[in-house]
Amino acid sequence: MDSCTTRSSVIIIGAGISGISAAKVLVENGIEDFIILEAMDRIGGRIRKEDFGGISVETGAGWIAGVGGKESNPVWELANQSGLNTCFSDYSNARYNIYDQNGKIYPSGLAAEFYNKAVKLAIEELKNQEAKLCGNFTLLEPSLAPKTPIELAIDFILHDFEMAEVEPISTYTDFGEREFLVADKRGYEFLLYKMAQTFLRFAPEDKIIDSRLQLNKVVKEIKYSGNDVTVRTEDGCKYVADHMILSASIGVLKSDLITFQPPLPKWKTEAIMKCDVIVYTKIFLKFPYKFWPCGPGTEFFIYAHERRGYYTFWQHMENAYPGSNILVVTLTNEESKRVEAQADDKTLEEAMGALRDMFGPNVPVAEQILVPRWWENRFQRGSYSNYPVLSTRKDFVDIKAPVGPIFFSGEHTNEKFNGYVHGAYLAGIDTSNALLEDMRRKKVRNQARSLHFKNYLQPLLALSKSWTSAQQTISEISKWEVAQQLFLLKGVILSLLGMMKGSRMET
Ligand SMILES: Cc1cc2nc3c(=O)[nH]c(=O)nc-3n(C[C@H](O)[C@H](O)[C@H](O)COP(=O)(O)OP(=O)(O)OC[C@H]3O[C@@H](n4cnc5c(N)ncnc54)[C@H](O)[C@@H]3O)c2cc1C
Repeated sequence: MDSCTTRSSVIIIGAGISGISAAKVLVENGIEDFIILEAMDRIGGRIRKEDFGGISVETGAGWIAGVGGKESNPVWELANQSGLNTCFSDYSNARYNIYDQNGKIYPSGLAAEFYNKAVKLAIEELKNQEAKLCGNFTLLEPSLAPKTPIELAIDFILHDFEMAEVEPISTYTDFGEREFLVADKRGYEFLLYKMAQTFLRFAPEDKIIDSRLQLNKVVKEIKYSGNDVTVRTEDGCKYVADHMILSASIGVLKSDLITFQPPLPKWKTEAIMKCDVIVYTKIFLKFPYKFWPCGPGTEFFIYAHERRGYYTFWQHMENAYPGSNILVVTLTNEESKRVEAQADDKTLEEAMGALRDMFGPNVPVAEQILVPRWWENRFQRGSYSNYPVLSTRKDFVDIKAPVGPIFFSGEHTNEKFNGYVHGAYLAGIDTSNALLEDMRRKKVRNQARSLHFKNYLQPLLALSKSWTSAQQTISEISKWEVAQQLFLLKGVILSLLGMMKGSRMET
């Protein structure tokens, strides 16, 4: 038995940046009758700040990527309008700050040589994949595969950071090559709150009190037909609407958190399954004092280990938060999953081992550790989408295409900027515009239908002698006895036949 049923024009699932930007566009176009269902107890999704070691750290998105180009990144614009504090990040030195396990920095010439080799390898790999696709198998020269710690470290940076996407990368070609780290106590999520303030009701202490935003609502079932959609949440509530915007992550769509009735068509599930999910984990460590180099060109540094991706990529927070004594180490994919599954004490021990290799045995133990778990989080199941290198246009079109009244949104539906905050923001806008267009088309169709009705029925009723009395007849038709209705219908049919006869005689 349902404890509650709510009816609205549109249901939006997810209050991440794509869900919020989608809602804003609906309101701007006069659709106020929507409901946002969010599984968590907060808005923001993968934009999430946490208080840690006296500052605000971003456990999800941290950077505004793509700034300083000819076109303006819309998220950079939002950040400027909101007065969000940011800090320029310069990755260019990272490859020259590569430490071996004895704490020595590899000479820059050697690092550059290995870097060029790794780029060559990446290009070879791409060619191999293309050849495979054409049924032509050419295997990579075994001598080129990365083996030594420095090769593995550079391979990791290239593939899991710089070259996670295929060149040219739209974010950088369209918006510019610069990246800014959000360094603001209010968090990256402040942008979402600013956006939400334009259309949701807020209490004076900045708490959202609008009943159209429902938190802690985990959608478990979506039933849809050509006309409407019914949603059930884990707490037994039911929501019915004409349309839906589904902004849950690609990881959630791949999981069994939400069941669809009828099941999604094959072309849709195939497109979802083709899109990969990256797990990207930033582990934060708070120390009693700094023991790492600070100053220009030192923000990012690399640990070369014989295991690929083992505590490889480090950043100090001194540029963003001077005096915070915080380090961040980034893990990805299998290493992320491994660390998520173990106790934080074990992770601390491993991270300290890497730091002691780089900076000596006397470095102090971190006082605090924060290990976000994006893979284990059943409302995320990973950090962001990653389309295989040789994805086709059809894959993107299918991921995004609506199924009946369900319109898909979220970063993974943005062909150019998937994986980024601006991709998600623009996806929300695009999805709402597509939905509004669909609504307009339906309205035009319905108007045409009623026009059709008027054009035929009115002359017919006029022919049955009295239009005024006929109008009354129509308005009161429900009160009539069945025999009387049949009588009217008979009159209308006879008139219609008469009219058809007349028009045939005219021609
Ligand atoms: C660790 C990490 C680092 C990143 N770094 C960057 C970066 O530096 N720069 C950058 O541009 N991008 C970065 N990203 C990517 C960026 O965060 C995302 O692309 C963007 O925030 C996604 O927004 P979205 O609205 O598409 O999805 P989400 O933010 O995931 O919103 C979807 C919402 O749906 C909710 N939901 C899911 N299932 C259900 C359900 N069954 N019922 C109800 N609600 C549900 C979720 O709780 C969530 O709030 C990073 C992401 C991560 C995780």
